Amino acid sequence: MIEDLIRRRRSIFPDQYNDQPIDRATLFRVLEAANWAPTHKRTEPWRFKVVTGEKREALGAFLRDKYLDLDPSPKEFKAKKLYHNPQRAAAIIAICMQRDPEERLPEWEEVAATAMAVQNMWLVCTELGIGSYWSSPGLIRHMGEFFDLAEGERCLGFFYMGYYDEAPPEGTRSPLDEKISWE
Ligand SMILES: Cc1cc2nc3c(=O)[nH]c(=O)nc-3n(C[C@H](O)[C@H](O)[C@H](O)COP(=O)(O)O)c2cc1C
Repeated sequence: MIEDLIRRRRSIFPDQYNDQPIDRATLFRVLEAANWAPTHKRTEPWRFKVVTGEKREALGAFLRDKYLDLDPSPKEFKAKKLYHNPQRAAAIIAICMQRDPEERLPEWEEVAATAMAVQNMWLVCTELGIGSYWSSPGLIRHMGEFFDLAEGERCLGFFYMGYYDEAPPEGTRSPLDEKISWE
């Protein structure tokens, strides 16, 4: 049931990934699910930059160097983590949003559509036994210096992906009753 899959979806982080690569057909399958997200005015604003292989090292070096440049008191462990995390992942997908050039709808709707695309990917990853999570460090506002972003294209984070060995812990949520008012 789809409800079981939704509840089983977890954030699984790079230090939990093993070395197994993810083949291109599987990455395409995950992205295909993203492409079926709902989209107001059919702008299909989601854009993806798939980072694999040696480019992962370049991404890590960029994030580390930006952090060291910008943070007035950088911490060594954080710089190391920024560098190593992309290399622990089999693939990192930069989650980008292409703003409608005519601004026919509010920007939040295009961010929302992109987030729905990410949820589709996350659920397919869960089904395929691929660990994944959405990372949104403040550094994403500088990604135009690393990727070739089109006019109006913005990076909303990274979708880290990797196979893993250890079962993730069960998720928790606060009671739903507190979030509903029956009108
Ligand atoms: C838009 C968005 C951004 C997120 N950014 C981060 C992040 O920068 N770092 C992080 O550790 N987790 C991030 N997460 C993952 C959440 O921490 C995670 O979903 C939450 O702890 C619930 O855990 P679960 O995904 O296993 O249910 C993000 C999730 C979303 C939806």
